[in-house]
Amino acid sequence: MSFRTQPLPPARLNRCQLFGPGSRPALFEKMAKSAADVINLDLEDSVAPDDKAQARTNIIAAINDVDWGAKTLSVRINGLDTPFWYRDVVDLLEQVGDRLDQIMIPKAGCAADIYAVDALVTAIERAKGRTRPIAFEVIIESAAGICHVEEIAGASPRLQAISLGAADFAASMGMATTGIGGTQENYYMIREGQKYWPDPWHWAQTAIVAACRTHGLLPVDGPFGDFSDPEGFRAQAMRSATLGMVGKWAIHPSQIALANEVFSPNEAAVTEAREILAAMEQAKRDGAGATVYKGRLVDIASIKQAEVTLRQFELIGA
Ligand SMILES: CC(=O)SCCNC(=O)CCNC(=O)[C@H](O)C(C)(C)COP(=O)(O)OP(=O)(O)OC[C@H]1O[C@@H](n2cnc3c(N)ncnc32)[C@H](O)[C@@H]1OP(=O)(O)O
Ligand SMILES: O=CC(=O)O
Ligand SMILES: [Mg+2]
Repeated sequence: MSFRTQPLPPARLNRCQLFGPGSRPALFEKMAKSAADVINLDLEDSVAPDDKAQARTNIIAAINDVDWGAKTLSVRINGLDTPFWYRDVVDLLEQVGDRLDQIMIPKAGCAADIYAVDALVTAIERAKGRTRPIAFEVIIESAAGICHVEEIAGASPRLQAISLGAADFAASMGMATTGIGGTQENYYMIREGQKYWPDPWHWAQTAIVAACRTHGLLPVDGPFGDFSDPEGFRAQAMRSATLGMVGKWAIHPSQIALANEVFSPNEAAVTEAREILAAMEQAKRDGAGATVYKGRLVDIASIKQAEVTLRQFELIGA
C-alpha cells in the first residue's frame, strides 16, 4: 500500500438507485415505498424543457411532504451547459429542509464543474444556516468526463458516488449504438466461426471504479434501458459487481429486485468469506502468511477480499 492509504467509501447501501421524472409526481409515493436504497428524482433528461419549472416545484413539494423512510434522497439537477442548473440548486437548497441528502451532477467533464456547484451550494448553505452538508454524486457520461475521472473524483469532500451513464457516454463517444448499456450486437469477436460478445463498457467502468476507490467514493453502474430484458440487466449488473461497483440504477421498478439481489452478497459468498478469514487466523497461529483453502492459495490479500464481502453483508444488516 502507498503511504497514502485507500479511504473507505461512505458506509451506506447503494445497491439500487431508482429514477423517476420530476414531471411525474404520481410516481413519487411508489418510489418512496420501493425497495431501492437511493431515490433519484430527476430534473434532467427525463424532463422536457417546458416542464422543468413544474418538475422543480413537484420535487420540492415531494421532498418536504413524502415519507422517504431511511432512503438516500437525491435530485439530479440539469447540466452545467444549460440555463436550468443554477435555479435547480438555488430553489432546492432554499426550499427543502434537511431531508434532501444529495445532489446528482450530470455530465461532469472536469473538476471545475464540481467546484462550481460546490461554491453555489456552500454559499446557500451558509446563508440558510443549513448544518448538514449536501452530498454530491456525479455521472461520468462524456468523453471529457472519462478522461478527467480521477480529478473529478477528488474535486470535493461532498462527493460520495460516481455513476457511469451509458446513454450519454455512448453519444459523446460517437458509439454506433442506440442501446443503453448491456451487450451490443455489433461489438463481437470471431473465433473458429463462433461469435463472442465482449463488454464495451468495461474500460469506462474500471476507470470509474479506480477513481472512486482512490478517493473513497461509491462506484455505481448507471441505466440499463431495456427493462423488458431482466437477464440482460442481471448479466450487466453481475459484471459491474465483479469489477467493484456497488450498485446499479433502476429506470423501472422491475429492475429494483434484480439490482438488490446482485449487489447483496449471497449466503455462499458470506460463508466462503468467513471460512477464508478462519483459515487465515489458523495460518497466523501456525506462523504462516499463506495457506490453502479449498485447494487454492489464500494469503493476507485474501483477508482484504473477504472483508469486502463481509462489509457489504454487515451494511445490509442481514
Ligand atoms: C438515460 C437516463 O438518464 S435514465 C434516468 C432518467 N430516466 C428516468 O427517470 C425514467 C424512469 N422511468 C420511467 O419514467 C418509466 O418507468 C417509463 C417511462 C420507462 C415506463 O413508464 P410506464 O409506461 O408507466 O411503466 P409501466 O406501465 O410498466 O409501469 C408499471 C408500474 O410501475 C410504476 N412505475 C413506472 N416507473 C416507475 C418508477 N420509475 N418508479 C416507481 N414506479 C414506477 C407505474 O406507475 C406502474 O404502476 P401501477 O402498476 O401502480 O400502475
Ligand atoms: O444519464 C444517464 C445516461 O446513461 O446518460
Ligand atoms: Mg445521461
